[in-house]
Amino acid sequence: MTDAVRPSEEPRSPLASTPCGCVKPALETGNILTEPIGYIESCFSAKNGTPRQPTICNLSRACLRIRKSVFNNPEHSVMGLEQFSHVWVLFVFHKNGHLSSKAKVQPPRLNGTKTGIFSTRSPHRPNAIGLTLAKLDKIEGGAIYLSGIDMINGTPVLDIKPYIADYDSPRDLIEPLDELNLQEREPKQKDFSHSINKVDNYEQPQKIEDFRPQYHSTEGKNPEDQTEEKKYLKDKDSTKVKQPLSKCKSSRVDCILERKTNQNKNERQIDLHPPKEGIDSRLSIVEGDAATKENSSGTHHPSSLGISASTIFVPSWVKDSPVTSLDVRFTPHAEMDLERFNSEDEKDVNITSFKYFRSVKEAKCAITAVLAADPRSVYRRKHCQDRLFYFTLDTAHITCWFGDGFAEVLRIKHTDTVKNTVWQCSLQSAPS
Ligand SMILES: C[S@@+](CC[C@H](N)C(=O)[O-])C[C@H]1O[C@@H](n2cnc3c(N)ncnc32)[C@H](O)[C@@H]1O
Repeated sequence: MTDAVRPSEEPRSPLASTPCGCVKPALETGNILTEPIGYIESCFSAKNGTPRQPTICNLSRACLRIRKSVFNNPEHSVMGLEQFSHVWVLFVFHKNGHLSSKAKVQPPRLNGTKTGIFSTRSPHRPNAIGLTLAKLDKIEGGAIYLSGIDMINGTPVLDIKPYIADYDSPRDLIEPLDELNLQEREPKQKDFSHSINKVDNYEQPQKIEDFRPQYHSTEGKNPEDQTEEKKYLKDKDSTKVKQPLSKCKSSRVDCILERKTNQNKNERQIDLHPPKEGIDSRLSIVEGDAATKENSSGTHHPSSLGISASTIFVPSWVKDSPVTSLDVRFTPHAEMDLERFNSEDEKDVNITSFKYFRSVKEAKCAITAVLAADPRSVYRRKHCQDRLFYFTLDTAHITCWFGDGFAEVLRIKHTDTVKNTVWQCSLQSAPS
């Protein structure tokens, strides 16, 4: 094992002492006390119904105000950030209840199948830290306005970093290989370390054009990431939207390798190792023209097949989840409820405004997006099929139910009226 890959000695405690007896500072041992730079104000008030990833609902909006306790002049800290179209948000899953110690989890997209925590984006992880790539809408003073988020209201934010495709997207680093190389990996490792140097060297002088604002169109995005909002807006009279979350209904866990080139993409598949516990671990490579299937080489990680660092791969459950997307319907009653948010009737004035959505159409679109992705937990899907499901989006409190392949919205109330009803109910039932 070389020095470069040998794991360093683990410090035993935050106050681990050095050979000379000095106490190591917490920063050196990685035990830092964090201080949130701000708290998210978001259109999602609870975990229920909050999208599992930001790409599910482009219209989900939020604001982050940098705290004065962190920087006297918060606006100084965001200077220049407006030149970026997207930002990484690092945050704490503060509503997890407790820190998780489970090594395996059941991601909803796997519908009950277990996998290692670090192969998922589950909120239940040892350090409860979340990472979301959000669209940066605008900056006003020390307030950052975001959209396409999956964080609930009140989420503590630890850091914000600009998204820089050249650094953050491996596909842009190296020219893709002409063809998949299944030979010795050794020469490829050289290529890889070379590419890492390219990415990590922040001290290197940069070309002037690197500092120009980068606006990335969504066209380059994976088609799976194109939200259903767009499709919905195209077909504005429809109350039904079906998004193919899953092209493949099988419960296989494949491994997809995507060759991101400007040419047409086609798929190749390689068996990495024999099926285990009902899971077929095929490796799919999106490249070339013909779909072919090759035999296992007995290795477990695609990179050990000599695949270039420029090749991006993910397990297929991420893309071809066994959980299908749902048709979303609104009952006529729910449609009427929603229209009331548009009402100009004076008596409705206090209960018709959205805080984050700009129109009823946007709200409907966001509700559809959230439900099409099936926001239920695996437990709920399996054991509470006949139960009503409630969630809040902006100022709308939504009641719906799920049937086979669909979700139906039954009622949409303003959160204020729901609170009032609960309050009145508790007053009525209170002992005199
Ligand atoms: C699957 S996580 C993914 C978050 C992030 N994109 C990531 O990959 O780290 C998103 C889910 O976390 C939950 N969530 C969002 N904000 C939270 C918070 N502050 N505390 C606990 N759970 C939260 C919501 O239920 C949401 O659906």
